[in-house]
Amino acid sequence: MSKVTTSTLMKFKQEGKKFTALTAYDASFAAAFDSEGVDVLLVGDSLGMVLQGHEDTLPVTVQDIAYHTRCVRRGISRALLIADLPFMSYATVEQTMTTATALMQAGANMVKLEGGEWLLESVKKLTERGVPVCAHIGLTPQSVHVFGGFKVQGRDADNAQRILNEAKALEAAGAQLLVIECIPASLAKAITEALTIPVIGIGAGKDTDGQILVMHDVLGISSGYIPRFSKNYLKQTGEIRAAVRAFIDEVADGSFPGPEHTFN
Ligand SMILES: Nc1nc(=O)c2c([nH]1)NC[C@@H]1CN(c3ccc(C(=O)N[C@@H](CCC(=O)O)C(=O)O)cc3)CN21
Ligand SMILES: CC(C)C(=O)C(=O)O
Ligand SMILES: [Mg+2]
Repeated sequence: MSKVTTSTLMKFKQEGKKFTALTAYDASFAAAFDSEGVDVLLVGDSLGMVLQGHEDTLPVTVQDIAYHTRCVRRGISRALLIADLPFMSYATVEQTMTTATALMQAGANMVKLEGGEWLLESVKKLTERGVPVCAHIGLTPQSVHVFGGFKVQGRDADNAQRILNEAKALEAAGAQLLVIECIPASLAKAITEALTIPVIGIGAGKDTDGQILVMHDVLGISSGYIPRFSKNYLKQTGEIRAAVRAFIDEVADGSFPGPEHTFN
């Protein structure tokens, strides 16, 4: 089976084939998700919450992401592997290059950064130097203290327009993939249609090119607050591999996310 690359995802977008992504933090889950056909695996800084038990993602370090990226890399044969750049590890362009080096050398195929306008120079430099970039906008959890909570973004016209402009600017700067989190479905649809690069949604409605969820939510073992846009697939299947297949199938046939997982 040929490896998933950004070109594969671009082809899926052009063909209107919905693809799936899951977070993974270790080799065993990564291997299971990969062999069931999940296209993209993310070593997310959500690990600060679901693995380490913190209230947000801010305590996560580059070392943490590098360690889990090395673990996940050993479990993958097909999926594209993305690693999150942690909070404050890409505050300057120079720092971004150092952090991205560590995560690419740990086995990532691509790095993901949260932010809009201020990130453009870093996105351009990373891409020019051989590091594929996935940008992440909308609800960017590393800014939770600026937002005053994990709140839906882009609900008013001005913010919706700003987020759409950020998406276009990030693509122009060289980003090859975009994650949009917790925004109204109509805005997510507009962004997905406006961009050539594939767009992955989480809490962004059914019209993005791909869907991503945190694995612990899919398997119903997240503690504390579980986002409304996520879905426990273990409940209906009773088996981890079957849960992953159900997620893939429901994304492919458009039944996930449903209205109950969507913000307007
Ligand atoms: N288990 C887990 N799942 C995730 O999806 C996730 C994490 N952890 N950790 C990192 C970020 C944080 N995320 C979150 C966490 C909470 C909400 C949340 O409470 N959302 C409210 C929306 C409130 C509003 O209407 O503004 C919701 O009802 O889902 C959203 C995203 C997404 N990511
Ligand atoms: C929720 C996804 C998009 C993420 O950034 C993470 O898991 O850290
Ligand atoms: Mg993240």
